[in-house]
Amino acid sequence: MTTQTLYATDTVNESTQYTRPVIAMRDMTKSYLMGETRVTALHGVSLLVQRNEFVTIIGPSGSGKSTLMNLIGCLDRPSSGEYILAGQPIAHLNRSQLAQIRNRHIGFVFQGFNLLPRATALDNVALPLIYAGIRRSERERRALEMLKLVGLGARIHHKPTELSGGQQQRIAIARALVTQPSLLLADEPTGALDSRTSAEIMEMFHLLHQAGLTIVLVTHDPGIAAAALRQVVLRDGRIIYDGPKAPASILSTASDPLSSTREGGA
Ligand SMILES: Nc1ncnc2c1ncn2[C@@H]1O[C@H](COP(=O)(O)OP(=O)(O)OP(=O)(O)O)[C@@H](O)[C@H]1O
Repeated sequence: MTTQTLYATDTVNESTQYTRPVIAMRDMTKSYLMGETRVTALHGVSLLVQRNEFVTIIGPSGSGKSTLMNLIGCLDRPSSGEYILAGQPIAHLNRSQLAQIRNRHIGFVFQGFNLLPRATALDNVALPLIYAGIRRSERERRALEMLKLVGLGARIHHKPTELSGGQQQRIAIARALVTQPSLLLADEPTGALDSRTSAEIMEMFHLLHQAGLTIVLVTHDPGIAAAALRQVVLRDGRIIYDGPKAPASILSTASDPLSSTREGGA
């Protein structure tokens, strides 16, 4: 397996390919209208993520993590500001254009795995390639390659219910990577897993990062956030820290005050 099969390579010349950020956001705001009241979830967020960075986004409940994740993932549009994803301006695209960009550039991993329960591991991983119009034998070849990459080459005919939570999340990671995205976007990927399995999944993210992938991981867990080289800390819809190894004092205020109770002091 070469690293090139993990992520998209641009068709532009090589020097542009290696200097162009994967995420370039400037002054992004997002507000929602609740009856007569306007709720602002993000107040002018700017974020630059270069190719092959591993970034975690952390913040307490209500700080704007999901809102930011939805914007990064082209699942929603900002109220104002600029967003360029892998060289493509996003802010003014319509819904179907956003869906195309999403399918082309982003691999999603969610807390709840979001696998098709009646489909095998192989079919789950191959699914995004159907939408990409790739023929069956090629879909299966690529899906198998990705399942081997995540250590599930011996489980390809198993259905999600026949696999552990950690194995299901590895299938979801394989599915996210099968289209060779520019960005792996993970939303609380260890939220449904026990601590040992969480550590295994985080180890997998590290290996993928070492293989050249660009990863943005959203979490409320300071332990998970601390595992990445760069942490972006959100509070009240603003970035209050962005840099390597956020100090423990910032990470602890960034986490949900209830999470230590919920997770037995983690
Ligand atoms: N669709 C919506 N309509 C109105 N307000 C919203 C909507 N989505 C989010 N908000 C508000 O925006 C703010 C940020 O919410 P968001 O869900 O992004 O936070 P979060 O950090 O992901 O929280 P959690 O960790 O609890 O999921 C909150 O005040 C929330 O109430």
